[in-house]
Amino acid sequence: MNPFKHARNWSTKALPVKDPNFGHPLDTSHGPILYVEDVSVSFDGFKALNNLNLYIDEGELRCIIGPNGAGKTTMMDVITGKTKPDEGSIYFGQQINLRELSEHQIARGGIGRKFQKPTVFEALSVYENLELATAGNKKFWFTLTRELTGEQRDRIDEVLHTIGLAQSRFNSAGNLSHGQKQWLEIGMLLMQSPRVLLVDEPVAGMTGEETERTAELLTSLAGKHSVIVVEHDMAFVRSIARKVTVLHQGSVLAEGSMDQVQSDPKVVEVYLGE
Ligand SMILES: Nc1ncnc2c1ncn2[C@@H]1O[C@H](COP(=O)(O)OP(=O)(O)OP(=O)(O)O)[C@@H](O)[C@H]1O
Repeated sequence: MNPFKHARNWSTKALPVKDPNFGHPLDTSHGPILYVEDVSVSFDGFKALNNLNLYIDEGELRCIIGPNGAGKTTMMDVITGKTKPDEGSIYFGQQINLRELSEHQIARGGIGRKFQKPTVFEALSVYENLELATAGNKKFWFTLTRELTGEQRDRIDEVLHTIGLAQSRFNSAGNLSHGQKQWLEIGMLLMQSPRVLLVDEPVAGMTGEETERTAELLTSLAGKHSVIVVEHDMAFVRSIARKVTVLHQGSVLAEGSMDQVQSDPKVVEVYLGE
């Protein structure tokens, strides 16, 4: 691999954060929107990430697979600022040094994370959940008592259609199916117009039909957003995958199309051949 293929402008210092979009456009002129370079994280001497290198292009849909303990969750934790790496660099675009930002700043700045378990407000309607998400936080007394602008209402309508819940807008979120709750939560992230979406095991517990619709939803989001999907369900990964990264022992073991990684003897040995 050419080590300079993705080289950023290394002389650039991290810029101060002024607003949710960092006060200036994100520089993705070299292709990647996310640079994870030589990142290591240790827990009590055990390396959960070991010189991890990962480049995500703007608008791409990337699937990350790997056996239990490979470091997938830790990888998401370092990107989103939940865990700070011991070594290495993580850049959002060419100039924004994510190591210097808090989890909250990173979330507000355009990197959304969908955890495995849905955390929608069950007592509120689908619409109200999206309304809350316009505020960028869950302080709902403020959000629910203020007037939405026309632009915000349009955005909610757009997101309702994207996530396939336009017909359910007045339904209580608590009455949604598991799959619908997952879509609603993705919708809540979309209200923030994230540039990167990290999605952890989106189809766990879904019916076959919900899984298919989730595949359609995630593929439709790519292009407008960079989508990183961590998933154990290989049939699902195959149905959406363009480029797949296989993690093993905290590093990238293989990367390529699903066919390429599945036929890679290293991958067969550590994971798919299990
Ligand atoms: N906070 C922590 N303290 C100690 N060890 C940790 C911590 N977080 C993760 N680990 C260890 O680091 C390794 C990588 O864990 P991680 O959760 O990132 O793997 P994963 O690929 O997400 O696994 P899974 O598919 O089971 O969710 C594991 O061996 C795990 O036990």
